[in-house]
Amino acid sequence: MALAQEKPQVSLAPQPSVVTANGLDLTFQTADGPVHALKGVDLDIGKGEFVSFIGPSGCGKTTFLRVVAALEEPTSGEITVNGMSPEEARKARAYGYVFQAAGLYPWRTIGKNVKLPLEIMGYSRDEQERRMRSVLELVDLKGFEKKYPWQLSGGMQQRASIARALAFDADILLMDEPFGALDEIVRDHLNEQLLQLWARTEKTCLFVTHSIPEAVYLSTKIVVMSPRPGRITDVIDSPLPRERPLDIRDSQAFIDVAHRVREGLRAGMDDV
Ligand SMILES: Nc1ncnc2c1ncn2[C@@H]1O[C@H](COP(=O)(O)OP(=O)(O)OP(=O)(O)O)[C@@H](O)[C@H]1O
Repeated sequence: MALAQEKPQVSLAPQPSVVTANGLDLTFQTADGPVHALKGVDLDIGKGEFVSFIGPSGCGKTTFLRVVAALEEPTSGEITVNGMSPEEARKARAYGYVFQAAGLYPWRTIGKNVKLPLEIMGYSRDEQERRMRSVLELVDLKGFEKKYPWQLSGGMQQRASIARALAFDADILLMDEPFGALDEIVRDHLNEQLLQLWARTEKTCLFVTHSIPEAVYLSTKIVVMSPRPGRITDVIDSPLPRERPLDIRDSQAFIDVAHRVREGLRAGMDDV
């Protein structure tokens, strides 16, 4: 396959920074003593990038996302989101958050689940309806608005959860292992759909995963982290084109990036 030789379609023009972290440290104070979750994290994420965070369990991937979302406060260091503090960015509705479990309310229909954040934010009924229909169409769930979560497969539920995060049209999508609990075939399909959605919406995505193939397939940038205290051991700018059929995973370029991720993970383990 000639994919490895194809010119990357990624624009080389510098994009404005969406997330910048400088010397970010976070220590949790617990009854058992301090837990040093993040150490000296420096990172710059440009607009429209798809950035995956990969590393062993407990290395601080979720903590980093939670800092971006203003759900945790760093102990030291600096972070900006869209040029603002995370707290200001939260108030400006800069991001949507997709969690490990779809987290849909079983007593609400899919349509009403998607509308929930819009209701809370005080959008008019007409606007709620318009946005709900538009995001369900984006994730290929048109016509499912009156179904309840239990009537949908796990993959469809996760898509509904992504639709809910997209509903208020935030620039940034924070996704914490959204497909971790799904089988590989469904996951492949959702990865493909997520890439198409990303291409259509031009969101900046921050995506946590344990899967090397998933990180390499989805990302323009892969952040490899070490075991606790979570440090960045490598930041890989992907040479793969943005258009990615699933069989790109057989290409030499893909295998090379996967190899570098594995090396980064191994280097992090050696330092422990
Ligand atoms: N609120 C908290 N209080 C105390 N410790 C915490 C808290 N949140 C996370 N931790 C600890 O901080 C470390 C990093 O946790 P985090 O959930 O960010 O890791 P992770 O890389 O996302 O792990 P996983 O891949 O298993 O989801 C872990 O040791 C965790 O136990």
